[in-house]
Amino acid sequence: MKSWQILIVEDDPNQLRILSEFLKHKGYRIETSLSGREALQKLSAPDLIPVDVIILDWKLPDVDGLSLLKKIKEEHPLIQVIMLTAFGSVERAVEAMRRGAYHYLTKPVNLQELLIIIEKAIRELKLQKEVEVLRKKLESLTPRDIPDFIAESPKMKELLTLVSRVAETDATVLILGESGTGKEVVARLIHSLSSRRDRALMTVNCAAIPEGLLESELFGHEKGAFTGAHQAKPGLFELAHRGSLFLDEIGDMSVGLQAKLLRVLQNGTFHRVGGTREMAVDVRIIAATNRDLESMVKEGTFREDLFWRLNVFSIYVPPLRARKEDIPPLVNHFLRLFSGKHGKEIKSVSREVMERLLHHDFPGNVRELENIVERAVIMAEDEIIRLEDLPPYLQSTPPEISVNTYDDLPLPEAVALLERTRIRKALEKSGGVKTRAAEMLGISERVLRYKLEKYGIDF
Ligand SMILES: Nc1ncnc2c1ncn2[C@@H]1O[C@H](COP(=O)(O)OP(=O)(O)OP(=O)(O)O)[C@@H](O)[C@H]1O
Repeated sequence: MKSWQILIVEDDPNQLRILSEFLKHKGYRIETSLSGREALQKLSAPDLIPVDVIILDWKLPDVDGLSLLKKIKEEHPLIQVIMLTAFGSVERAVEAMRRGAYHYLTKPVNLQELLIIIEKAIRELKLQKEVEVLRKKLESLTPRDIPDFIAESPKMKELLTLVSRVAETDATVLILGESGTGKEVVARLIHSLSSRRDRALMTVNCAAIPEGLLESELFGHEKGAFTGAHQAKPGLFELAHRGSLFLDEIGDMSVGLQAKLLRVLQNGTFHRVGGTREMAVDVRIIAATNRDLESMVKEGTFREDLFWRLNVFSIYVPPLRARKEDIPPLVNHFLRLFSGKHGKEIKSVSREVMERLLHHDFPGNVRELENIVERAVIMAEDEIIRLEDLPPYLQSTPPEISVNTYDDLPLPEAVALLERTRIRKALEKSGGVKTRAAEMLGISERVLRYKLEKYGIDF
């Protein structure tokens, strides 16, 4: 059985039976209506029958076929309509095509001809849907899609096992981490490792779109839902049907929209903006944020029920400074990538450059490293990246800490400098595990936490 659905609207029961039996026999799923009104009711039925093609009789008892065609195309622009009439005339054909009909046939219908037209209409429909998904995908993805995922550090290897385990399920995933740590790459990885990989992964950045627009972007809208809505338009939930939807910066979504999102997560149904029809979709949600959702829940700016719905499985992407082992492989990855992009042959970075990078804290995380390497590739004059190819803020030598440095400082500042340096080193050695770092320093974890806060060390 083909999965394509055809609705036949014909008031002559005999003709209706012939057409529907023939097309059923050819493997199509068939719905029938004896009147225009019934057809419209079926199209807006609550359980969303995804009609792909309508075979529409020109002359119906209750509505004129042409105005019905107009209504269908306004509300369901993707449905392909094939018009049938007993009185073939060129003017009618032209008028029907002008109003958006896919094709026009005169009665008595030649069934083989009808079949060829239906097959062609479906091929075009498939293409249109693919283009729509692709267009949306291109709009919502970052300009470059990185297939490789660098994960050398133990922290990232652990993350990879979590990712591959959760990818196999349909569970909602919440990805947490600072800006630029790679949350979007992780989301793409989850989708591409899941059984939904052949379906669309739609992406939307909730912080980048104004609230009103975001709602229609997510749920689509009906014709006339707001000024400028000349045509009905499917939203990302519909386009991501059987695939995944990545909601980036979920912490920036308004409380009003959070309620609507919660509803989809609870029952898998929603309405288009300005619509009453309940739509059912099967979409896997992956959300990400760099904000502290738990604090937002306490402040009342993020719905607690939504938080728990999203937080079924959470993945924390650690900041780059807490997994410095990833720096060298990431540098090599970006060197290859940008050498290709800028037509250069950069082989490596000098020892000094690598040392400088390993000592840097990367407040902008992997994105900052990526920018540094791209800039350096552009700047480099031979096949090795040198210190002078780095941005100025990385060129100045980090202050050497020697006994003399402490001698020159007032005692409280020298103590603070010593404490900061020792704490950082211990955290680096312990891979960020605070209990271990505290042990190495010979202090309690509580004292360590106090000092981290005091010195603003974010590890
Ligand atoms: N492990 C990785 N391997 C390869 N490239 C990575 C990795 N992590 C991040 N990147 C690259 O770094 C850049 C930033 O990553 P991404 O956009 O996924 O971060 P993000 O956490 O989603 O950022 P934001 O919070 O600002 O949306 C992207 O170009 C991404 O491809």
